[in-house]
Amino acid sequence: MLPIRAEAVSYAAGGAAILDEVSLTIAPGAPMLILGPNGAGKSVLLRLLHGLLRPEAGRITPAAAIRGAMVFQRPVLLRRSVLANLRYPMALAGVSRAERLRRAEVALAEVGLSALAGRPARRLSGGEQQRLALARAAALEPEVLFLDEPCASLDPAATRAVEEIIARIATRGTKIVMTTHDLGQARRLAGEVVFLHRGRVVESALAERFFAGPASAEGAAFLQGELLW
Ligand SMILES: Nc1ncnc2c1ncn2[C@@H]1O[C@H](COP(=O)(O)OP(=O)(O)OP(=O)(O)O)[C@@H](O)[C@H]1O
Repeated sequence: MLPIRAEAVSYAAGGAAILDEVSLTIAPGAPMLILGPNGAGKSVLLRLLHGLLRPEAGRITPAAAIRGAMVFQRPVLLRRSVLANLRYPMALAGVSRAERLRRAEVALAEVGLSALAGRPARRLSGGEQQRLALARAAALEPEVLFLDEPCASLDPAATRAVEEIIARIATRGTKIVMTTHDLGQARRLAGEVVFLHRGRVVESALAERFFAGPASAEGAAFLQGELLW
């Protein structure tokens, strides 16, 4: 699946341009953080890269229907047990029964939910639900995992727990591509940064370089908290 290449990808909705000739390459390595002010087009870009939306112009390769796995800001869980939520997508993906059991057990332990395996998933707390959503995606052992503001509705402790899980998934070789509004979180997790502003990629850089001093005026203003949209 990797590298995934977006070449001059444009997208519009309701007559308004949302993404304008966006090009980027997702290659194996440390997490890619897509940053930018509200409305920059981050979520739309993530959905295009995953395959939930089709570009109106330009192309994304490989041309699979769906690329990798995705976790949303609010997890979409089945009205079933924690364990059933974990196993179901693996069954759809054709993972054998024995392997499903093994991976589910490992995944639950990794996100600290082993004791809650039999609970109805929708009764978990917000933080637990997001940990379950991550475990469910990771159990598919995707080459690339897209995360759209996975900590947006979590408190600081739950956020840290989710960050640790993301970092662990990344060290196992899954490429993380994620959006966040939390610059502290971006600094902690990012290997590379794609900075989006009004539907365009303004900068694409190693995280260290971007945070030490963005090359663009927009990037600098964004880090100062002075770029509102
Ligand atoms: N289906 C749609 N129809 C019309 N406009 C849309 C649609 N989806 C997104 N937009 C618009 O496209 C722009 C980019 O939206 P997107 O959600 O990708 O931004 P974002 O960078 O993720 O923003 P935020 O940081 O606020 O989540 C916004 O102006 C939004 O209103």
